[in-house]
Amino acid sequence: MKLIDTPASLQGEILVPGDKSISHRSVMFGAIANGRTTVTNFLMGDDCLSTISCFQKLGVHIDVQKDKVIIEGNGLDGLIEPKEVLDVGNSGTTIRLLSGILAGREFHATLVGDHSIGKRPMTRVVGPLRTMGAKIDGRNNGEFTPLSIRGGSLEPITYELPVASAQVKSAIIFAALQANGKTTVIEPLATRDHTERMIKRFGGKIDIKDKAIYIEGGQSLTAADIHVPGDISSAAFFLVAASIVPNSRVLLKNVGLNPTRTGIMDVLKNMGASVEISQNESELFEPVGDITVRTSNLTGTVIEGDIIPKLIDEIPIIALLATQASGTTVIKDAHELKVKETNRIDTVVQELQKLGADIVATDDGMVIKGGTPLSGNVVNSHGDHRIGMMLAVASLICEGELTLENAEAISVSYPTFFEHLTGLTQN
Ligand SMILES: O=C(O)C1=C[C@@H](OP(=O)(O)O)[C@@H](O)[C@H](O)C1
Ligand SMILES: C=C(OP(=O)(O)O)C(=O)O
Repeated sequence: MKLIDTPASLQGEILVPGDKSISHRSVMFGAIANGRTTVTNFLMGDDCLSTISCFQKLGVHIDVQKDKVIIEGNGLDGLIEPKEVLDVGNSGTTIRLLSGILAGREFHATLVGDHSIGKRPMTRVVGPLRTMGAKIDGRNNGEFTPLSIRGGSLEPITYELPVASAQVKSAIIFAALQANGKTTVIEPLATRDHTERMIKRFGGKIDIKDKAIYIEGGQSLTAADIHVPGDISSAAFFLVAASIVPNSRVLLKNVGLNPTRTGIMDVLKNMGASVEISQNESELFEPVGDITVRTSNLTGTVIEGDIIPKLIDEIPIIALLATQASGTTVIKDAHELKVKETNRIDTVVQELQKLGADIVATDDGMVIKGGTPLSGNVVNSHGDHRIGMMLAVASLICEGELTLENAEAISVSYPTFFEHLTGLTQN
């Protein structure tokens, strides 16, 4: 598709759509709790709809309305053996967290996904879940889909995560809730803690001391209403767009500001961006606020170490930001980018090079020399929603025409993205 003509500025406000990670978890916890859970501001993106469809096949009654989702949970024992395969579509979060839930259920289920899911590593969850006692098989000894899970009685484990991954942590926590005793999970670096917060919200018990998490097995959870905060990973595209399109001012409302997710705010500030946060007063289980962002002069920075999990999904759009900064930006310690929807080191570098950016891949990240003007070309999302949105934002500052192929991938996490973007453009 041909994208938007270069705007004179971006002006206006956006009510940021619901957080993807929290939307997935609200369905999962709602499904295994007892009682009716109502979720508002649920993200109606393809990934979260895949989670709903999997739980419907597991016998959970879920009513999807225009602006909310109602889940009738009957506890873990309310889940039944599915007659059909469970299709997670493009969603890594769905397959990994669902594996943790199914590990403790005494029935058989087969999990499949799309072409991209078929290339993403599953041993990271299959390994510890097998150690706890689940019977899991799959292609290449369980490394890839299709996965076949026959759950059952689980023993607790003490598990040090070999990679900083909220998906692996959460899969083990879901299994631990069903185990015969106390499980300990130790993280190498702090990752998003939505699962831990939501257990408490559903009346469960979880203890956290530094990087160690302790979960007692045999817990039963009680339904809770959830209002999902806006997704900072979606807001990120507008934080960057308004920073680099001249004369812009954009207000992003209802942005989730969980400190395990706000790495991009630190990077923006380090690079000299103009971002103002007004934290909302709320009783919510997740912090939320509004962010005003204005165009600014940016300088390069180094992004590495323990901030990486706090901005892992924002690296594609941060790479675009860096092309507009003076000086060099270096991104390190981001090997995990290689096992996302695409190899995001390769796809970011390849597509931004097509626009004339000075960017090279390294083994664990990329090096970007800023200040090179970008010019239009035919680019491709490679079926990766975050690459698609990054390239759509690039079209705002490119000279000439940018054509984005496979733009439909964007509906995985942000179905109203183009509506929101064109609503801000001023000519
Ligand atoms: O737990 C989650 O909701 C997610 C965790 C991250 O993945 P990893 O745990 O694989 O790093 C992130 O990239 C993904 O978009 C969502
Ligand atoms: C990596 C992502 O999601 P998932 O792992 O759930 O597919 C993402 O949304 O950028």
